[in-house]
Amino acid sequence: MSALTVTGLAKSYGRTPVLTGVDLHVPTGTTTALLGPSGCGKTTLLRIVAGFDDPDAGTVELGGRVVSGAGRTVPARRRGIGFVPQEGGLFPHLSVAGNVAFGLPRRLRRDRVRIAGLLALVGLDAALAGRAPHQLSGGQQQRVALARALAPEPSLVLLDEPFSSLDAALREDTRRAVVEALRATGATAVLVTHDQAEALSTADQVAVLRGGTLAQLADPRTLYRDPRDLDVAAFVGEAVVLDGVAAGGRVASELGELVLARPCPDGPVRVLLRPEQLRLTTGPGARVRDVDFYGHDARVELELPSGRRVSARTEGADLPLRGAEVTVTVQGTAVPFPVPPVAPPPVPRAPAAA
Ligand SMILES: Nc1ncnc2c1ncn2[C@@H]1O[C@H](COP(=O)(O)OP(=O)(O)OP(=O)(O)O)[C@@H](O)[C@H]1O
Repeated sequence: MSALTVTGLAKSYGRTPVLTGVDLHVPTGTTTALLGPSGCGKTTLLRIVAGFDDPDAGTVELGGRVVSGAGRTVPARRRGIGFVPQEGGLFPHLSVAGNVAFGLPRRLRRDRVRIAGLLALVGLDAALAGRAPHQLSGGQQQRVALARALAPEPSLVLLDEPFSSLDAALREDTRRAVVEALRATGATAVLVTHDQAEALSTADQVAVLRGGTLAQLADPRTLYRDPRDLDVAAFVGEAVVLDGVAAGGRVASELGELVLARPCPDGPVRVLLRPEQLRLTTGPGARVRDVDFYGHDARVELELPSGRRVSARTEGADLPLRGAEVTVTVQGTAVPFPVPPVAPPPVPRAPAAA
């Protein structure tokens, strides 16, 4: 397995820039999730890394070797990259074993032990080897697609929204099996997704793409707790955003005085909290507007005295009723984002002296 390094990558279709100056390093044996809204350029980036498309500028290096850019293009089939598309992409006329064997060098294609080993790697019983793809569930098909991609021991595995066609229960199981197989083989992997929970739970680091540029690259915890800006914050989870005035590492806000998570100049700020930081007790303060019960926990929508709506995540056992008044206290620290001062209007120029 090899590290992937993308430097200064740019790509336009016609006059529309799709990727601009993207830098990304995926260390050997780790998984990076490419997370971003629809149309932000995730698939384009993946296709350039795979060698299906050429960049307009920048380079792609695999294991320190330039495979795209700087006047070089190594064809896709020589990059040693395994690809798992959105929906399996299995050969319908081949059995499960035939599909997996397709990924193996010719001399190993009849090696049943090897094929059974690859199926076991992705959590599938060897008894499925003789089935046709249409006799498998969607999750099983995705696992076979991964086994096929891992069979030739690729330098890098690319997964393009591999769980998006699966329903919630199957998605979780399949995601876990895929993560385990990637870890067991020490694979270097890039996973495209627009599902923030999937990105945070699957990857060693998450690259947030926004409008074709890299908004932030960080490990999941840093991304969630210390996002670069409020857009990223809202994209990777639900955000409670309050206005306040910072002074000496604290901020006076509508939810009381909060301790800031990082240094910040005194003055107007917007602060970020996560819904699970809000604790609710009976008493005056906020009005409960709605309660969504999920079993393990619940989301309580609150209206603060200013009219601002915020969400709290709270255990499902002791929930307030819609319309009740609750006192909100905050656990932990708030992440500050200084509000840029509003530029004063330009001073009219004095007329030139006659
Ligand atoms: N071959 C193409 N020709 C012209 N425009 C393209 C082409 N491929 C992609 N685009 C445009 O480039 C932009 C980025 O597309 P891309 O598929 O990379 O986004 P994405 O983040 O993967 O989106 P999604 O999550 O919806 O798959 C989109 O505006 C898309 O319409």
